[in-house]
Amino acid sequence: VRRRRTPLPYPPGPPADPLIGHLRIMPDTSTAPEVWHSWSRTYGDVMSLSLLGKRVVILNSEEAVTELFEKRGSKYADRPSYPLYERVGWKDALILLPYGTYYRKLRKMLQLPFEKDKAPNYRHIQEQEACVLLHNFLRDPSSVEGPIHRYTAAIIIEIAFGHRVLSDDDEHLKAADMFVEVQHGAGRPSLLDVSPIFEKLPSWFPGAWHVRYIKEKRPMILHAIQHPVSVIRQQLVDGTANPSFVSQQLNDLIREGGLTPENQYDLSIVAHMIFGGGSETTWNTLTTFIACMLMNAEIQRKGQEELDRVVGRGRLPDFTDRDSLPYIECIMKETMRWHPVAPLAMPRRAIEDDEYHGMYIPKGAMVIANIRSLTWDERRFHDARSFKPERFLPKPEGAGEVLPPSFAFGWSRRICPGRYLADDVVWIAVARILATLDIRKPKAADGSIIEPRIEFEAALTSHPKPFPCEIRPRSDKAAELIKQAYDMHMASVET
Ligand code: HEM
Repeated sequence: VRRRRTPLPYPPGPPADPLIGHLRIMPDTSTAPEVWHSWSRTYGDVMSLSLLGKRVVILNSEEAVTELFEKRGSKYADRPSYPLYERVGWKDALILLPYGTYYRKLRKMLQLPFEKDKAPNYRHIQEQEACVLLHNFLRDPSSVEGPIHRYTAAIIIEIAFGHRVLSDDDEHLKAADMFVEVQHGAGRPSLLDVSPIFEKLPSWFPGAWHVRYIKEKRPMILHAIQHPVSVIRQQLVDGTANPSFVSQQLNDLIREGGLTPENQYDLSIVAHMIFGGGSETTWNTLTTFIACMLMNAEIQRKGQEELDRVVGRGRLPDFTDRDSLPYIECIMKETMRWHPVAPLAMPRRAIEDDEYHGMYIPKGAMVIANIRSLTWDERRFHDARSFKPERFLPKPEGAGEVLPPSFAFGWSRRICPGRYLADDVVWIAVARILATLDIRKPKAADGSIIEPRIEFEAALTSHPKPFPCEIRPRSDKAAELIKQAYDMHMASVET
């Protein structure tokens, strides 16, 4: 046990049991943001829990998060370890990597192609896939998850690997499904959280499900990491590689004489991170958007009116319209505030002992920004639990409220490197869906309206559980527009 060098108390928290600490009252990942928010009324903005001897500090105010993650960013740039994620093959995944030289190398590789000025390079892919998205809604009006998953995954697959997704059976799409499944499956608590020694248990041992899980998933994850880059390397030799993040990086390495097995692995894991990190987050955001429109018909109508007024009904909106569509911007921001896709961002680890307002944060503590508390802060957002896009319109029309980008995308050195791309992926889908489609509550056989219940479940990210919904073209003309745009897209694929 490490000696405390300071007499300061830990941040307060609920009463704990001997040895196991707060284990018995620890909420699950889906409910933790709300539960901790309610505890903060008793224990304050900065609380702490003890889990089997490990300290977890929870930050429930913007002031505390900004002070620690932004102003003292270097002390909190590390991540806690996630033993099961690491064992299934993600030990070098950027989002989980400890802060250090190797982390900085991979972060640079991933960050450069997604900086703000590079965002326009990917917009043609988003516009093209948005046409497929609308068309897929037309084909199956009751399906929400499928078309959105395909949209977000297809964009990231083309950006990362230069591969255009043309069917729901696509190999890369299946790998994206597997990524999500393992992200959720390996996110469950396991005996490995207590000690790595439990990996040695025989698989039949009670509670040793993780042993079977690693055996089954690890080869699949390692294949998903390595295979796409090996294929593109061969395509470069054959002269058949399409432009992509991977082909560009491979070309650079070949030109500089640096294509070693280590560098190829680094590139593979970075590309895998783009592929995994980039699709589920935007997918969840857009599914949440559909849920918000379903439950707020009046807001949906106002968004459609703005689009009709600014863009008209004769064409699809594109990125050049964005500055003229302030209400669409507000709907998108409010979706991200009302239910952030990462309600606990990604936890950090304290690199050294620290002190905050007379409280002791020990080196090695897991430190979590509870974004839920930040977005429910009535000092920043009036009537914070309601979905009100107007809050972001300037006064006197709206409330002139501001959503800091960090509430969605994090802070400082570990801020989301895909934020500009994500912003575009979500915006063009929101604008085109509202321009052409109506999102409605479905009717039962007897003609009564089915009232959906919107509930969320979470692992690293949070998404709505499936809900009943009907998505239909706003008019025959809108349906025609969608078909034309889709046909044009398919013609470009064939040529
Ligand atoms: C709406 C979509 C998205 C949201 C809400 C989101 C949110 C976040 C958040 C909250 C973090 C943790 C930041 C922190 O610790 O302070 C993060 C990290 C990360 N995101 Fe995103 N993200 C989105 C889209 C994307 C996309 C499109 C990519 C792919 C290019 C991406 C790649 C990553 C990576 C690689 C990290 C780890 C960064 C690190 O640890 O250094 N994200 N994201």
